[in-house]
Amino acid sequence: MSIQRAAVLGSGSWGTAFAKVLADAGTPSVTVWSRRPELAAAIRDEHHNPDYLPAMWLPDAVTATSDAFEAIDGADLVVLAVPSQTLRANLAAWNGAIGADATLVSLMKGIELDTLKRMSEVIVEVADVEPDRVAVVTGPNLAPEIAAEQIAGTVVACRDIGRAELVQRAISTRYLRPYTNDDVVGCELGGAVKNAIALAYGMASALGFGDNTKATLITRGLAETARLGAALGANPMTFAGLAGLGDLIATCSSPLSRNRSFGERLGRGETLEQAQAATRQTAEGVKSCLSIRDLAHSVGVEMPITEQVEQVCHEGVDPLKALAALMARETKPERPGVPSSTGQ
Ligand SMILES: NC(=O)C1=CN([C@@H]2O[C@H](COP(=O)(O)OP(=O)(O)OC[C@H]3O[C@@H](n4cnc5c(N)ncnc54)[C@H](O)[C@@H]3O)[C@@H](O)[C@H]2O)C=CC1
Ligand SMILES: O=C(CO)COP(=O)(O)O
Repeated sequence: MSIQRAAVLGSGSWGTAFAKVLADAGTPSVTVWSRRPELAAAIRDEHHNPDYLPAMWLPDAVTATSDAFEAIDGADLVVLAVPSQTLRANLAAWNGAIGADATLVSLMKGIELDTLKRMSEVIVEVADVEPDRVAVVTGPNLAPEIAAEQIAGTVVACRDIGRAELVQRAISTRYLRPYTNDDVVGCELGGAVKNAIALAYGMASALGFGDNTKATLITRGLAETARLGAALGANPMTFAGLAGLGDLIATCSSPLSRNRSFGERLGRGETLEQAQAATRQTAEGVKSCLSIRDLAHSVGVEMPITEQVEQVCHEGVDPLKALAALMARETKPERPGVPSSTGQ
C-alpha cells in the first residue's frame, strides 16, 4: 500500500518543503493549501514559494489551492503544517472533510496554550479520530536545508507501526531518511521543548557566551525535556535520538532556526514586541514556553531553563539575569534518583 494523494495544509517553510519530499518520494499527487490565493497561485503555476523558500523549485506532482476542502478531498494522507496555536481553529473549520481512512500527519512542534495538549492530542480531539491514525514527523529538519536536498534523518512516530511505515515509505528519499518510533509522546515533547531551549541558546549566544555555556544549555535542556517526558510516560531513550538530541542540536546551532534567532534578538536587548515585529515566521517556543512550563507544573517537574525563557519572553526579565538565576539554583546531583555507578 502506498499514498496516492496527499494534502499539505499550510504553505510556510516546512509545509512547502515537506510537499517536495512527498513528491520526490513518489507520491503522484500532492496538493498544498495556502491561506493566501496569490501564494497558492505561485506554487501551482510557477512551482515556487517566493515568500518562504525562494531558492526552491517544486516538482510537477505538487499543486496548490486556497480552498482547504479542495486540497483534502480524496487525500489518503493529510499533513498539518500550520502554527501550533492555530491548529484547533483551522481543523475545526475543516471538520468532516477528512476521509474516514486517511492518515493524519502532524509536522507541528508546539504545546497548545490553556489545554496543554500536544498537537496529536488536539488532532485526535478536534478531528475525532483514533490516536492510531495520527503520525508525527519530527527531527533535525530545518526546512531550507531539506529543500536544498541536504541529507538528514527524521522520525515518524505513530502508535500504529504499520501506519508509521506507510508514512516512512511516503517520505523516504535519497536526502531524507525516516526512522519509525512508537513513542509519540516523547517525539512530540522533544520537538516542542527544543524550541524553548533554542531561545535560551540564542540569548546566551547574543550575550557573548562561549561553547561551554552553549553545551551546558543543550545538555541541561535535554535533561529537563527527559524529566518531563518521564513524567508523561515517554521512553527516555527517545530523547537520545533524532527527535530529542538531534533536533535540539540542529535548532540550537543553526542560524536558520527561527527560535534561536528570536532568542538572539532578545539577547541583544530587543523587547518581545520588537522581536515579533521583526520576525515573519513562526518561533513556536515563544508561546509554547508558557504551556510547557504549565504542563511541567501540572506533573510536578522542574524545568528551570524553560521557566527562565518564559520569564524573559513574557515577564520582561533581562536575559543576563535569567542566566544568572539558573546559576544561582541550589546545587544537586547530575542525575537525581538514579543509582550511583558501580565502577568506583
Ligand atoms: N520551518 C522549519 O524548519 C520547521 C518547522 N516545523 C514546524 O512546522 C510548523 C509550521 O512551521 P513553518 O512551516 O516553518 O511555519 P512558517 O512560519 O514558515 O509558516 C506558517 C504558515 O502558516 C500560515 N499561518 C499563519 N497563521 C495562520 C493561521 N491562523 N491559520 C492558518 N495558517 C496560518 C502562514 O501564512 C504560513 O503559511 C511549526 O510548528 C514548526 O515548529 C518543524 C520542522 C521544521
Ligand atoms: O524544527 C526545526 C528544525 O528541526 C526548525 O526550527 P525553528 O522553528 O527554530 O526554525
